[in-house]
Amino acid sequence: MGSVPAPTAEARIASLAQEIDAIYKEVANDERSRKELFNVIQGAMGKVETPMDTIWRMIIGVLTDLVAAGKAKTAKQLAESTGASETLIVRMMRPLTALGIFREVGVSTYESAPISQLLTAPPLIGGYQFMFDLATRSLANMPRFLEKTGFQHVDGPPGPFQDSNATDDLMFPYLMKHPAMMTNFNAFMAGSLETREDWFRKFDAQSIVLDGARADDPDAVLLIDIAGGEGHDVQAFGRAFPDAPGKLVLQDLPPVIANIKQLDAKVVRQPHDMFDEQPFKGARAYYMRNIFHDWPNDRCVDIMKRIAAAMAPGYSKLLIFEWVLVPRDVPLYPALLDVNMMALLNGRERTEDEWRALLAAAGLKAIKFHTHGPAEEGLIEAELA
Ligand SMILES: C[S@@+](CC[C@H](N)C(=O)[O-])C[C@H]1O[C@@H](n2cnc3c(N)ncnc32)[C@H](O)[C@@H]1O
Repeated sequence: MGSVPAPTAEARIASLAQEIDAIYKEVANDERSRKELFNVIQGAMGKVETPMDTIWRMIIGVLTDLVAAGKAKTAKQLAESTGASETLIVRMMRPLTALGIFREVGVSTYESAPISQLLTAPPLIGGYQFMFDLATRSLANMPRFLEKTGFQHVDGPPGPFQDSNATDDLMFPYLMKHPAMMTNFNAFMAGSLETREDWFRKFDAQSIVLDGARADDPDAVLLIDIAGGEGHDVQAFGRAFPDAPGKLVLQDLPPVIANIKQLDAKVVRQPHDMFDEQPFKGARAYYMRNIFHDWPNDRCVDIMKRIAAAMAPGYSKLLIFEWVLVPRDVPLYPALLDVNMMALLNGRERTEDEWRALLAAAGLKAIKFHTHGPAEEGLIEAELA
């Protein structure tokens, strides 16, 4: 007789979820036990959350000074080195130590934990400065804004962002006028790379882009990363396929391209506004990550039409790496991201049907929706209709 195989992690997770459900039903009316259950679950979350999850949940200031010190410091010493009030530091450190972000090693004496070191890395600081300066303000203002509109759907400016910042500008033009915020935003985008998987590792780049790409013309363009920020994506693609034929191009707005500190020489940098005519005609792939969710439908169609006009029939592809929301039971992260897009950009995450409608309005059609389930971004492969 063979031994019974141990249940898989997936099966154990499913039975744990059932067990939590069952215990909750038992203790729902017993406040003390319910709180105990809550504390156990919250403690377990602290163990299984990735640092990035923690950042999203805990957008809060951290004391870089404490991390840089590399040793324990009292609130008094921190007050002396930072100029902040000692009482304020003590009060702000309480939630941070309760959450395990810093350790309290004596009364009002703190030292950093591994997570606090990670949280003070420059890309992450850029991230939560951006979140505080712009995202939080727009989100917090959203109920007031929606009340003013009689709770109408936000599908273009003015939206919560314009209302809370007293501006007519959409977020990206606004960032271009505020260089420090733009730098924070770009650091945030680059930092989010640490937890994201490259599209060409998740999906079969060989068959999607490389097979059939022109190798006869040294000027042929293999892939253009449109609105690719400071180029981290297209650079990673170039490094993964060093022998692929054709040029790699990065396009973004002039201040973003001018701000690039490091980028492989093989990536051609081109300042370009994606609402203008696309200068590179007949590229194999026009790739865009996390762009369309920044814009309302009519602007997305404008962007797509510019690309469609440059595409070669039967050869060029538009590749969109974004969320493809499932029709029901959307996981929490993309569901919240969608609301965030509404608050900040009058944008939205989209379902497959919504993507198809946008593409059709620009004279394009989807060849395939590549996905790995509802909790991960998908790749939409499209061509001229
Ligand atoms: C959400 S970020 C995504 C960046 C990059 N694709 C990524 O996934 O990391 C949006 C990008 O769109 C760029 N952008 C905004 N408006 C643009 C425009 N009109 N033309 C070109 N790029 C633009 C921004 O500068 C920014 O780099």
